[in-house]
Amino acid sequence: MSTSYLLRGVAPLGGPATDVLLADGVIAAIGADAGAGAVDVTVVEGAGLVLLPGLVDLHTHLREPGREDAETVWSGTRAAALGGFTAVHAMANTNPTQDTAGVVEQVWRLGRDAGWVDVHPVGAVTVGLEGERLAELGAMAQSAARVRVFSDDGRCVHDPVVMRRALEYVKAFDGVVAQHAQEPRLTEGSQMHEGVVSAELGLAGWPAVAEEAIVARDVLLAEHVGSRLHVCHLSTAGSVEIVRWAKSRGIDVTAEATPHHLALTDEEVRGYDPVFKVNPPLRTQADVDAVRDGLADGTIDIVATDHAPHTREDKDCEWAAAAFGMTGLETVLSVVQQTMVDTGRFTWADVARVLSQAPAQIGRVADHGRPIAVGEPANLVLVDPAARRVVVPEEQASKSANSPLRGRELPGRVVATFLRGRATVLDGVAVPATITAGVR
Ligand SMILES: NC(=O)N[C@@H](CC(=O)O)C(=O)O
Ligand SMILES: [Zn+2]
Ligand SMILES: [Zn+2]
Repeated sequence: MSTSYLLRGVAPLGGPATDVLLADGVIAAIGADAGAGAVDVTVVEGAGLVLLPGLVDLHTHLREPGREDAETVWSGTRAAALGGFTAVHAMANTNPTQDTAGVVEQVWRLGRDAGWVDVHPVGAVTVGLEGERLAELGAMAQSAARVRVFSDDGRCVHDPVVMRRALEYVKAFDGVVAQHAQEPRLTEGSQMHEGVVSAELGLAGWPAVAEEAIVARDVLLAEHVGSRLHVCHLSTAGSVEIVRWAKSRGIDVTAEATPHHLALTDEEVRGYDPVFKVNPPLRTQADVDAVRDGLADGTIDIVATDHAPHTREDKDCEWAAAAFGMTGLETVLSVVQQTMVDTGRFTWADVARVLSQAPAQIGRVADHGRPIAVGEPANLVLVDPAARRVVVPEEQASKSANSPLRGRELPGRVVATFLRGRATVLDGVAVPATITAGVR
């Protein structure tokens, strides 16, 4: 089996076309003569294709351990590779919860053995996500999984004293607390965004202020203790304004937008299809516009998928009974192309920043989100921006089919993904690690 690839005529970061040689796990040469003298090389014809650093997701739900019927580390990371990812952060709301060194090491090992992407487990902030006692943050940081991102995602760390202690504690190992900003009392029984549509449909509302009140509190706490805060799935115009204000004050806060909050509004809920039920909820067009503006001006640092697979039993039921969450790993690049590149707001270098470099930096992942330069690890994705495809969730690699984009035509296609020089995806098809290639 060939271990080297010559990517011929590709455009790194959308710039001028050139040849790129991948050998021995690194970018070995770049330029017209990159392939000269190379032996045993697989040539990938790349005219018209854009080469980006492999994508890094700061917010993925892999569901293992506990809900292997919805997703496993193997199925979710295979979906990630097909979406162009080389690293993902696996959220802690598993069963058992990822709140001990033992559980995060288990997830990390499952990821390593699957070999599709590097899996970085997120550690829970509190024991069992109960919001009361801090989990063993230090032990998770020092484990083989080297946890740097801590989150009770799915739940908000709503006790300000617990949040303060967590922010203080993670400073010792350069960690970050990623907050699911949802004031629980303001969202009891909430089913969708509180506004004109919820009033018309008679569904209990989830007001923007329930997110913004926590974001405002947390940036002030982060300033007070001098720690790093990350805001998960920011969804409202008001949250964008608060984060913009916090950054102008020098507060060490970062924020993420999901593809669904960039692309969809609460108008989708009118059909009562629970595939559009998500936390935080789909908001108004004004919020979507503000999130796009915030991403364009750097107020929002990254796009993260919040890939939240759910089984048919948990999703194909009446709206009120359905689970919150939607899949996203296999469509995020297309959504960012459609909403940000094809609208003229982003270059491909900006895409690399928000989907690879910045998330790697926030998660303190060393070998990903690197420049495309000789000697760098060959963690890369090759994209065909001219391709178009219709989303068929059942044909995706995720075990769950709860994509909100079913039936929509999207631009762009992942042609190949490389993890340390090994093709995990080639010609748009997943390539399992061979026994030899999987050893590391
Ligand atoms: N986003 C969701 O609606 N659901 C997530 C949890 C979360 O991200 O809050 C899930 O785990 O299903
Ligand atoms: Zn969340
Ligand atoms: Zn989540």
